[in-house]
Amino acid sequence: MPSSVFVALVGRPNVGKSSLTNYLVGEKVAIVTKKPQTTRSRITGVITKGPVQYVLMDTPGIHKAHNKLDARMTQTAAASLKDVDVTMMLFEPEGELTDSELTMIKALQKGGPAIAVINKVDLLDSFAALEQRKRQVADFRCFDAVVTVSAKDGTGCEELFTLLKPYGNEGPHYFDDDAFTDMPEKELVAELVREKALLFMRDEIPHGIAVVVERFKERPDKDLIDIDVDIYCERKSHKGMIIGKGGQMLKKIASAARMDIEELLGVKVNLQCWVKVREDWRDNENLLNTLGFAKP
Ligand SMILES: Nc1nc2c(ncn2[C@@H]2O[C@H](COP(=O)(O)OP(=O)(O)OP(=O)(O)O)[C@@H](O)[C@H]2O)c(=O)[nH]1
Repeated sequence: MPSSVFVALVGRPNVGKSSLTNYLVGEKVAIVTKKPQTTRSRITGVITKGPVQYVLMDTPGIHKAHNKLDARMTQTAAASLKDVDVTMMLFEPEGELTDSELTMIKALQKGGPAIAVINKVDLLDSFAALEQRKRQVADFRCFDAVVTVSAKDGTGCEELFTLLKPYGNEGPHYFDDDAFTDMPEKELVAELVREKALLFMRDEIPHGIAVVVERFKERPDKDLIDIDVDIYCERKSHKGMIIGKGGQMLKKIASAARMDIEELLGVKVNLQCWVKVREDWRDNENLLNTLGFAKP
């Protein structure tokens, strides 16, 4: 009998939600960078193992809202908890818990069920520190299990499926068995371009950018897709920096993105990137809608 398990991944920014989603899915459905708050909208990863389909919802990290975009990201994270069979809350292997983590734990103590996943164990060399974190998390008494993983090297990740399986509900699968995400190809492409901009640009610009695919067209006569992408930034000076001296920066972003897109789509790609200025797009409701940040 087929069954499905809907799983929300929550946790503080940078804890590794996107990395774990990608590891479990086996494909790059969520972009990963060292900068917190990389994930903006809800991303669904789908894994089908025999009769069981796992649907993972990677959510933006919980944090304080500074502008309307941040507020929508936080709403998206909170809304995810209600629609799922089980929540996986990710933790850093050591360090203080933040206020927003404690708030999320309070929500789980009322709601649930949930599993605690302590990530990045590859970084720890102190067994005692990990044991202490495990005890601390278990003491909240809202987690059915406390497990340790590394989304980087895969330690403990396969076992998560065994843990999640019992939370499933019988019924037909919601996605094709060979699907790995519900994200349209165009959005995946836009996210890959945004990831490269985040990787290569100085800190102050990247969070002010958004990427939209304007054209996505297969050539009828050969195996090639033409993709035109607009990169929106908030200031004219940022536009200059994204383009770079003699177009060097934009070339670097486009060429790294193109390689990932070709790997994702399995076909050669002709990628053209254009940089446009839209002041204050992060606080403009209409623009947020146009750019795909739908209200949850
Ligand atoms: N060493 C190590 N690094 C990890 C692991 N998991 C994630 N990282 C790194 O931690 C950083 C953040 O990872 P993400 O997966 O983007 O984190 P996130 O929770 O999705 O972040 P937001 O999108 O900001 O909410 C990246 O530099 C990852 O490479 C892990 O298991 N071990």
